[in-house]
Amino acid sequence: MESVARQRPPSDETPSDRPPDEGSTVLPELDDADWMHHADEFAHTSFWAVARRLPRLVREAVTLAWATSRQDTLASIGLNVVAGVLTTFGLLATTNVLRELFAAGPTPDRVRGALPALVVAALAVTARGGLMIAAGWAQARLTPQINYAVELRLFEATTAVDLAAFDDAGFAEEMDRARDRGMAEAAYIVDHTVNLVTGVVGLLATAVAVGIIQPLLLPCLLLAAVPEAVTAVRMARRQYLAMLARITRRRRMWMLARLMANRQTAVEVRAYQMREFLLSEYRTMMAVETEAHLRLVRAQTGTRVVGASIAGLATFGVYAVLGALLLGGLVALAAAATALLALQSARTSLGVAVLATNSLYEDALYYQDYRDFVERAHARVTTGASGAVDGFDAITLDGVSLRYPDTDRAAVDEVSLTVRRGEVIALVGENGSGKTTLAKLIAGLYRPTDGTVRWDGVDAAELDARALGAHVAVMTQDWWKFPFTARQNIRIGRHDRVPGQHGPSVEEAARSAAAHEMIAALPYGYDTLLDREFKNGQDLSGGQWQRLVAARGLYRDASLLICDEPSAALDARAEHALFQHLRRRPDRAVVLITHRLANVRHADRIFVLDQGRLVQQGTHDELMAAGGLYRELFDLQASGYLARSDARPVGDPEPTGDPAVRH
Ligand SMILES: Nc1ncnc2c1ncn2[C@@H]1O[C@H](COP(=O)(O)OP(=O)(O)OP(=O)(O)O)[C@@H](O)[C@H]1O
Repeated sequence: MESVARQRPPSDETPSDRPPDEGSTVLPELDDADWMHHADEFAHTSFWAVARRLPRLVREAVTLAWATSRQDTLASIGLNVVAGVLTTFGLLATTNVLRELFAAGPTPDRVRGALPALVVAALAVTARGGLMIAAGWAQARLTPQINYAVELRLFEATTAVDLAAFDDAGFAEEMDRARDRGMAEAAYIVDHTVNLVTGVVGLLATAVAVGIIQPLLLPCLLLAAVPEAVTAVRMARRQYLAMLARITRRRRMWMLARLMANRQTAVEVRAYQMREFLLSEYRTMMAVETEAHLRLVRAQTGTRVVGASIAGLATFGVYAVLGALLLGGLVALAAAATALLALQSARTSLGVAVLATNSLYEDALYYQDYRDFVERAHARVTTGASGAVDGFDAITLDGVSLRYPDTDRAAVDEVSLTVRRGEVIALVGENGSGKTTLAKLIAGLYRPTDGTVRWDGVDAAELDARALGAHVAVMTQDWWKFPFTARQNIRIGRHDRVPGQHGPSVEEAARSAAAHEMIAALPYGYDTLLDREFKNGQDLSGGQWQRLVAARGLYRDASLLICDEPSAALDARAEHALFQHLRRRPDRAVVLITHRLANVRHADRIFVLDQGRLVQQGTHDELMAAGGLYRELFDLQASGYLARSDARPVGDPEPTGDPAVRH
């Protein structure tokens, strides 16, 4: 990959040597991933190794098809086999027709003599055609059924894996490979297997007919096939390697493409005049991509030329052998003519079989990605623990730490605290201090890498994760705009709530989050679709969305409510209304994360985090009296609100030595 090498910085230049604001034109994604080299073994897989793999692949495909629809599997394979038998009959009947036609005597007599064999041949061809159509129908029925089954299995896995899996870049990449291609290959490998069976049956049927006519012609069938098979396998292997090499780059390109053609990013792209930057990144990557693609096409064409030349020579050899047999009197003219037909039919069947083998081998490599991913995803599903969860009185964290994959520092570092039912606690700290991570640990969304989280003294790892989750509601900081109606957007907070079950109605939850009036004013009220990409869809402002997110959290009505910056985008009135509903309630614990420290003043306890460590805890008054990080942050923020006679206009330098605020 010369172009990449040319763009790389010299090896003695570390990233820190470069100015931090220098526009990056060399993204690490341009390099081939290290794990790619393991795939090298495919490049050295011999044709025979591929052939040896074939029975396993066929078995796998048939098992998959069988599990999806026995009836269609039986029909698509069984009908092909019967059609093959009819091919033999048809060819032998054709020999008889030709023998009668080439016999001595008047033409009307020869035609009459050939009639019975002609009827048999016609019946065989017609029946074979009918059977092939029926087999094709069964085969076509299999495709959508397999697709849906495989898609469902993938999404069952991706929605069940623990959250931590998504922090693992390798996992995300494997998921892309499985979803973008591997998943689609399941139906293809079944399709190719049926085609392979069709080809092999056709070939065997022809071989039987040729064997009866003249066994010496049998090796010729193989001679014509081998070069094509080798070529096909070589091309499949190279294509797979190229795909592996490109996947990381492609992901970066998809990401850039999404940034450049997306309604949500359009404002910032313009406001920051990012157009040239994004385009130049895209161009750089596209140049590498195009070069890689062209190299592949060049190599594939070369392989195809060599393969086609050898196949042509082999065909010439086959005709030479047939001619020699004819001249040597080893084969009659009628038999030779049938043999030519048979060879043509054999070539077609071989073509189908070779193409199917090639595609099966190639697609099975991608399908293996899907299987590997599903297997890996299943290993990342938290199972086994089955302890019942009936709410809690206290959730206790004991020396809990969490280190994200591939990071040097723990995001949460040996934190011990207790959250009691009936309390409102607050997590406070500067950006990146670990508040969100800690809240996710309390919520059971992450398992700690060290320490223990206990629900009423029971290790959360021993509790049924689903049952535990049913008691938790999280208003996340990075919420997603679900493309549903306003009502659905709130209802998904507890979509399985049966009518009459305890909990607020959609409208009550919306009122609590100051969202009711806003929703009622939408063109279709609660039934307004909140996605502009669909007909009649509407979008909301950031603050309006956040009210909806808060309504969803309140609708869930869980005994542990985690609010991560629930009012960051809210106006003062909405914020005030929401916090009225986040007050302490005897049946619930609230964990509040906010940078607006005025909102945490009334919390029962405030936990202050700094670089993942719990550095202070207490009530607001205790923490203010103690001094330290909390007081520092509070005072800084409060200074902006205090009405002071010497208040400085925004932007004026702060006078030195002046105490910022009074509490
Ligand atoms: N998924 C992740 N993978 C790797 N590192 C992460 C991930 N999420 C957070 N971090 C890192 O963990 C640390 C704590 O992040 P966290 O989001 O918990 O902080 P926070 O206190 O909630 O910050 P903020 O106030 O900005 O919301 C940060 O250094 C952050 O970069």
